[in-house]
Amino acid sequence: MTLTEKVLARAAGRARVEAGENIWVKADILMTHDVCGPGTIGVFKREFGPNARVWDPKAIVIIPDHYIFTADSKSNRNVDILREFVKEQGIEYFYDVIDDPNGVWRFDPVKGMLRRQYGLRYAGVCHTALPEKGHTRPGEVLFGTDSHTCMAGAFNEFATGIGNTDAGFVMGTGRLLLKVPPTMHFYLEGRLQPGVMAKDVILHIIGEIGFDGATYRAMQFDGPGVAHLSMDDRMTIANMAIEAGAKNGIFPFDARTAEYVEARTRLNNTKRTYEPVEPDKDQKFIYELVVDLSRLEPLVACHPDPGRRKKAKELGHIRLDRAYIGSCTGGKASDFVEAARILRGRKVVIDTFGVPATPEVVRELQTTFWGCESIWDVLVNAGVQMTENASCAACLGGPVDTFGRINRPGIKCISATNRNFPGRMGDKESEVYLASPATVAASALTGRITDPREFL
Ligand SMILES: CC(C)[C@H](C(=O)O)[C@@H](O)C(=O)O
Repeated sequence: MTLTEKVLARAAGRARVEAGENIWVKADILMTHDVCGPGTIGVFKREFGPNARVWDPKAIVIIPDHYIFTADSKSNRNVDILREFVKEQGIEYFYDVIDDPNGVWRFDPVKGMLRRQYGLRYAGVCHTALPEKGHTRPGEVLFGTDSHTCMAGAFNEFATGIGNTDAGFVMGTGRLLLKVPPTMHFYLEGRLQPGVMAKDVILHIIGEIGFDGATYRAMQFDGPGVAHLSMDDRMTIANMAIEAGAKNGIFPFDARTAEYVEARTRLNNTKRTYEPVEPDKDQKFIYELVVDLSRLEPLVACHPDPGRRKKAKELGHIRLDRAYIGSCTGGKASDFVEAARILRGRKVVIDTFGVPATPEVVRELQTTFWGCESIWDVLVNAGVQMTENASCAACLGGPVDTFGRINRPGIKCISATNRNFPGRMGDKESEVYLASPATVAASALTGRITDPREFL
């Protein structure tokens, strides 16, 4: 069996499963957020009754992150619905968004230093917050009402996005009927060269197979190249499995996975036990591709779909109006570090926005110093408009007052986010070019699509 089949067989209580079979699977975690949570709750109440209880209040994780930090009353009402439901059901993991994102300074016993607390529980973008808060564990099944839930496949688990109807059902029963997806195999070898990032790996792969090339398939990323990829890198790659239509993306378990998961579950006092899945010697794949990481170059997915891959160095003629670094895919600390390396001591020439994925990323950027400047200051001094309000922000447009949203037609934006269908970041007549944070940073310095190696 492939990694995906192994997790699913275990979750179905079976010795083996095969691609194409329909099986009942037990969920370990159900995640929902402000956009789909109210709908999911509605389905749950309609189908199970107004007084129904969720199947396990400790296994449901609720993270407002999309349409927040806005004056839009409907969006704010959505968060209120989540608050009421959490109280009613005694949901343990609710990372509420607070009114004052600047918080106060408190002593952090773990780090032994003063740190800024951004509110008690607010966690930022759900896909980045889930691992940070210790909710992603090898060998488990994670369902989420968001297509980028597949990001957690970086942690050797089966993670997939489901709709509100399915999620309402999982909420009541902890189970879901699933068709086992066939697995596509991506064998990674070699090592990324300077200026090339995990984003380029996944843009390369989607460019090879097309934005629907993995529809209802599992994408398994393994091979010796994985050892050189950080957990952040693996998250970026797994996150965009859905941009090729995949059901899920999955990585093998190794010492890096263990280190990350153990540290986060300990720190957050979440469940500490887990059982990873190992690949079998003989696995049945529906497709195979070898990717030599050392030969990849900085890439861009041109408007209007994530499969329109081109080399950054060949797109110097495309003039840009805006640059954006953020989201689950491109707003992790390592993403901003790579951008800062390029931007340090230089100035952007177009509107450039930076939205950290989580408050933890904000803290890391503000407390990590290069000489006497924090990484946060490097970015601000280069002219990047940074916000401390970690969230999805303009990645998917959002209400008109959303930070960084494209509110005018004709704007061309290069973005470290994950999706670029028409209207994705706001105005329907705008264009989004997807690239790594390094390529976004280099392009912000020149005002046209630029290969970051020009600045290394
Ligand atoms: C709002 C949500 C349903 C959506 C998704 O599922 O992906 C969003 O997160 C996105 O990135 O487009």
